[in-house]
Amino acid sequence: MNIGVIGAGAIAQFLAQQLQHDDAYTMTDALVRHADKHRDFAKAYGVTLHTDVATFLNSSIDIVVEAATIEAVRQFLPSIVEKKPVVVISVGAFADATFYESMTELLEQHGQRLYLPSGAIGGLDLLQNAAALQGIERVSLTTTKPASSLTSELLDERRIIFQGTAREAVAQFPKNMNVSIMLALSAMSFHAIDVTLIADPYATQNTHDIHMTGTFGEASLTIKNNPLPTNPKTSYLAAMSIIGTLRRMQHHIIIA
Ligand SMILES: NC(=O)C1=CN([C@@H]2O[C@H](COP(=O)(O)OP(=O)(O)OC[C@H]3O[C@@H](n4cnc5c(N)ncnc54)[C@H](O)[C@@H]3O)[C@@H](O)[C@H]2O)C=CC1
Ligand SMILES: O=C([O-])CC(=O)C(=O)O
Repeated sequence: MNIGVIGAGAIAQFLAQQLQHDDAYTMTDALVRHADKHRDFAKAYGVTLHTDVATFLNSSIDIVVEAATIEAVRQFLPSIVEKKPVVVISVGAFADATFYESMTELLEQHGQRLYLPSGAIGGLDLLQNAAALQGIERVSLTTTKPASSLTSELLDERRIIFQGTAREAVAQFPKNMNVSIMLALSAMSFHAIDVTLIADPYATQNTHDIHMTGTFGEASLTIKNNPLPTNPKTSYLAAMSIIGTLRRMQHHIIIA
């Protein structure tokens, strides 16, 4: 299968590297804003660059992988879902309920599928099962990241820099809080999620502490993520989760 990636940053480069000698997937095309900036990437991985979404979608790609920004999802997803299956990692775009509903309608209309990888967190199987019978009471997410990923201010101690809803979190930190929207989508509730974001000048990992309560009982999960060296805001697991999703799409037995 030929992959067309949107973006040529840390995740896109990770994917290109990992899929270089893959039997099932080849990264053939990339949609970028400034082709001149990405000639080395294109050359290293044999990827054709596009700056126009129509030519990108009319190329030989079988599936699109978004690895850019929430804004890029808003801009390109409507035209993509008319033509191709798509994997989206900037899930914060779905904080907008109107956008979510209009994409659902378009996907149904065109018989396409949209895949949302679990990104930098886990436990979403449990949340989705509990939500199937409206059984979620509360979900709290406490994210701790190196201060330099969150603020230009020089801190000498840990500081809570945000407390609020998932929608507010991703609006203020669009490159750091996509995970909060993934929790809300899995729980099928934006109101059940309480988000705290901590900037820690001594942290070297991106840590997500998740606590869930509901009719099922109670669960806690801590993920201590190693960052992607090329973009420390992004966890290694977020990039890996796209590979995981691509692999599962090909399985005949699916852990559902
Ligand atoms: N779901 C999750 O758990 C996570 C989601 N993310 C999302 O993944 C995105 C990508 O992460 P990284 O690769 O680390 O970021 P990055 O900043 O290294 O790369 C993003 C690339 O997208 C490009 N880009 C921006 N707007 C574009 C547009 N309109 N068209 C084409 N290219 C465009 C930028 O030039 C940049 O090269 C983040 O912005 C974030 O939204 C990141 C981490 C975790
Ligand atoms: O990679 C992470 O740890 C989380 C992240 O940036 C996001 O959710 O946007």
